[in-house]
Amino acid sequence: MSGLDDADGLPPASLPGPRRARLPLPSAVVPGGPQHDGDITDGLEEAYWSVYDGAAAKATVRQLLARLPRIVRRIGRLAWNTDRPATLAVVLLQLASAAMTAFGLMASVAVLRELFAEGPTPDRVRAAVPQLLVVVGFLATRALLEAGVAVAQARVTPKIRAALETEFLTLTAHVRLEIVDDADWHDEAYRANDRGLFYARQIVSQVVSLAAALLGLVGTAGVLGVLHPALLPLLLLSVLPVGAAAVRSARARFHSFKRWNALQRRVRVFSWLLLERDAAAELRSDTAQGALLAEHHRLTTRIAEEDTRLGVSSAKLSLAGRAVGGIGTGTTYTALGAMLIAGWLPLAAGAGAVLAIQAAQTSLTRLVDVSHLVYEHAMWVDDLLAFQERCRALQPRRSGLPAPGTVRIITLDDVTFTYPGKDTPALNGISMTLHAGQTVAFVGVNGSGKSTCARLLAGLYEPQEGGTVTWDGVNVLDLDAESLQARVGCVLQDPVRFPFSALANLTVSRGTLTEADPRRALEAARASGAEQVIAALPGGWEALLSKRFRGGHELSAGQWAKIAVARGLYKNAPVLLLDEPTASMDPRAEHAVYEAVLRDNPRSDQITVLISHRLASVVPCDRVFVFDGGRVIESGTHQELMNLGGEYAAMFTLQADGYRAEAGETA
Ligand SMILES: Nc1ncnc2c1ncn2[C@@H]1O[C@H](COP(=O)(O)OP(=O)(O)OP(=O)(O)O)[C@@H](O)[C@H]1O
Repeated sequence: MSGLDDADGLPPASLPGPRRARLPLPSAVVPGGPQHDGDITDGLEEAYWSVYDGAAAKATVRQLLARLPRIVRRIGRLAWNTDRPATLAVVLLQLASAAMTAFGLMASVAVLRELFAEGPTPDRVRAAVPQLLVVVGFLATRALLEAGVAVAQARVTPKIRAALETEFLTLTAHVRLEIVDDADWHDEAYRANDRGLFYARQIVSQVVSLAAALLGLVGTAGVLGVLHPALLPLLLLSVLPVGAAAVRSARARFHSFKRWNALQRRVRVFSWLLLERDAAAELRSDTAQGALLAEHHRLTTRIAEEDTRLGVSSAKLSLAGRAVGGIGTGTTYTALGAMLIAGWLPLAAGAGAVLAIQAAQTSLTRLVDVSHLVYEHAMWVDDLLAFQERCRALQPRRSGLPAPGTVRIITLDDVTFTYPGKDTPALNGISMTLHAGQTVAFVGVNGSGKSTCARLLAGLYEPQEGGTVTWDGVNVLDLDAESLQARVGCVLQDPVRFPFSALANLTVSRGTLTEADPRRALEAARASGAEQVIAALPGGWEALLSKRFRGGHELSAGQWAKIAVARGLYKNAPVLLLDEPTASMDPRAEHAVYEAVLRDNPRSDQITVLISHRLASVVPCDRVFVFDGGRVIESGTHQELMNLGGEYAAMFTLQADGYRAEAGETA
């Protein structure tokens, strides 16, 4: 398919006119990327993978707190739907573990009470031993419970990721083809795949950590409340400065990470170009390695500087945080001392309160850190889930009516089709009738709509604006879309080079990689010329057609084209579309394919559509449709069109003259 739209009806023999837009001379300094003194992350800011980076740093604490419950519910629901027992285990074990922490603290207070009691020291220590054993018991139980949480979490997390990935691929692999052509959809799909699925894996454990930190905080608050209600405001006094310092430091880290991440991604572009097999030949022939390495070096130097800057700033922040936290702790302990002096609470309870306040500060710092992570990562997961929801609305028709196994007549009536984002239609009022047993050809200049029309015939696109395609009188919109696609064998331009065995490269057209019809496979390989290609491979049918795998083989473009034709023939469908199948084949191979497909095996039950720029190959076709600007401007047999003396005759004569002139020169 051509990306150029030159459907403005130039006479075939004329040269293209001068371009209207004049291109100015470029500058002598090549802007290969962000410049040395500019912000190196600029060019990447709007890229799909960075839209939510740094979101947690930008959100206010109130926004953060408002969204967290919704996130926890959503992730909880995902986990619940994936593995109920494991999810239940995580919740119950986590709650029990938090209770153990609180009981442990209470038991520690009891130990202190014994130690601070009246009497000789050995007696007090002896009296404290049973309580000490209780503390050990609580701590050991908590360790066991936390191990249980980790095990249950290890069960549920991979399942969530696998379920989301399967769902994502099932939905995206089936959305209608014209949606896939939409660049915005493509960006969203990549973003969801790259980021959403990645963070979906991490977020479960982060939500569990969040819950653990929150429960820890609640537990210690409960212990303090039991010791003395006046200790609760004291807890606030102690944890608020620590919380504020933690929020600041978490935000600074997110800002820096966004920058660092952008640099890393940019450097990866260069590593990829230096490593990638597809770029290797051109890189060497352009002798461009040095230039790319220089850019790589420039970026890695910037990353090293950014790393150092990050390290220094996080050290400063942590010092500032500790200073603020220290002031809070100092104030708390002063107030605690005053309470002890005033006799509000016994010494043991005061010591217990110190332990509880320290535990609460640790839980709070963790809570702040994890909630920032969860907030940001949940945005990616939400993005993935929203994308999946959108894909659900973009699935093909799944009507109950399957397409028939054979077709006598296909009719296109006033068919129009415009690609998403385009203003001009690619097809504009096409009407034609195709009969079983016929071979028809679509010809015309680049961008005239031939491939689009073929894709419409294949059920890959749907007609728009009231146009209809009917199979034996049944509107294709009443047929199940995938069953219709299964009835059309397609050899498209730029066929996919499946990295499978030679045999699987054929069977895939019937929707299987594991089951083959051996006789049909051999017939298809013979008719397409792929027989010699496959026979010459060590391993024959089983040879792996990809250099990416050990023992794999690479084929030339023409050899791949033969495999693609074989794949189309193997499908053995009532409609066969060949979209420039022989463009990269040598002349003999091309001749052999046309002989086999058009002359040797005419099938009375098949409609064959051939798209070709080599007009000699369309001569034997029963009917030729000439496209221009999305319309059919002429149609008839080769002879009728030659007699007409129109566009087809001009194109044909131009090609034939070219050959004759060559032949004359060499004679
Ligand atoms: N996926 C797409 N998205 C947007 N526009 C497209 C897409 N494919 C084709 N077009 C546009 O639709 C018009 C018809 O393209 P089409 O590929 O059908 O032409 P064609 O006759 O097969 O061309 P060629 O001979 O170069 O293969 C062109 O203007 C082209 O730019």
